[in-house]
Amino acid sequence: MAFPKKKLQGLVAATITPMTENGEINFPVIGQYVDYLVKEQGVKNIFVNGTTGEGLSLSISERRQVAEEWVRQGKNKLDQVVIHVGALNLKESQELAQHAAEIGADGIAVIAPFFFKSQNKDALISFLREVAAAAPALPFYYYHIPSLTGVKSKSVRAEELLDGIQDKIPSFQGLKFSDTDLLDFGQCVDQNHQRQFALLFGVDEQLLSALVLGATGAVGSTYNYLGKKTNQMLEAFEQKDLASALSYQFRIQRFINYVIKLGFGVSQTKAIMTLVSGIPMGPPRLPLQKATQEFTANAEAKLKSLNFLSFPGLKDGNMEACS
Ligand SMILES: CC(=O)N[C@H](C=O)[C@@H](O)[C@H](O)[C@H](O)CO
Ligand SMILES: CC(=O)C(=O)O
Repeated sequence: MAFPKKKLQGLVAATITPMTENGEINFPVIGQYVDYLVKEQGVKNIFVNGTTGEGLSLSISERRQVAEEWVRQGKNKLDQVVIHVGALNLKESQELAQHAAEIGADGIAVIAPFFFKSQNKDALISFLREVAAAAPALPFYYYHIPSLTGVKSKSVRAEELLDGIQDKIPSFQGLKFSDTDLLDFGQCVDQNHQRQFALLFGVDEQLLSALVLGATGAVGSTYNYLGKKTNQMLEAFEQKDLASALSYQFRIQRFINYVIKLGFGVSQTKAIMTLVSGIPMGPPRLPLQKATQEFTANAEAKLKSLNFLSFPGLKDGNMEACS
C-alpha cells in the first residue's frame, strides 16, 4: 500500500488534555497550546490521547471531541497529528480509529490491551490488525509501553512484532517504543533495512542513546516544555557534535532525575506545563491526584537553576531585559 505522507520524524509532543478545576475538558485553551508548541518549543507533531493525555481516563465521546479539536487547531500549523485509539475493547478502538480517519488525522497508534492481556505477539498482532483495518488508509503505529500495560516485554518483544508486520498490517508505519530495553529497540532498528518504518523512542531521559542506535524520532511528555532544549540536542547529534549532544542530554537528565525522585507522572507533567507555558492544564482526572504545591515549587526551583524557565516572549540569553 502506498502512503504518500512523509514519514513522522523529529520530536512529537504527547499532549496533555487540559482540564478545568471541575474536571471537564478545557477545550478553549487547545488553540493556544498548539501555538505554544510551535512557536516556543519548535515542536510540530503531536500524539493525542496517549498516556500523558489521560486517553484511557476519558470517555469515548470525550476522546472523539479532543481528537477533533487538536486536528482543527493544528490545521496549517502542525505537521502531523497522531491519535492514540487504544482501548480495552476492540469495538471502541475501531470506532476511534474510524473517527480519526474521518476527521483527517495523520495517523493512529494503539497500545496492547491491558486487562485481558495478549499472551504472545500473534494475539497482539491480531488485535492490532483488526483496529488498523477500521482505518486502512491511516498510518498505523504500535505503542509499546510494557511498564504501563503490564504486557511483559519478555512475552511480546517489539523486535519480534516488527518482523514481517506489513504482511499482516499493510498500514503499519512504525513504533513508539516506551521502554528502556535498548537491546530490543536496537534490534528493531537493525531489521528496518529499508528505513520504511518510523522508530520513535519514548523514554525522554535516554533519547540520545536511542539516537545513537538509530531512532528516527521521539514521542514524549517532556517535549511539551523541553522541546526546544531537546531540539538543540537533536541538532548537535545531527552535526556529529556528540560532546554538545551529551551535555544537553545530561542537563535534561538532571531535571528528569530530580522530578522522578520527587514522584513524577502525568499529574506532575500537568503542573510543570502550567508553570512553564502559562497555559492552565488543570488537575488530572481520578484516579490520578493533583501534584502537590511542594512538588511544583521544587520543580520550579530546579527549572530555574538549570535555566530551563524562560519567560514567554524573551529569548534565551536576553535576560537583561528582565532587570
Ligand atoms: C511512562 C510515560 O509516560 N512515558 C512517557 C512517554 O512514553 C515519557 O515521555 C516520560 O514521561 C518521560 O520519559 C519521563 O520519564
Ligand atoms: C509519552 C507518550 O507518548 C504518551 O503520553 O503517550
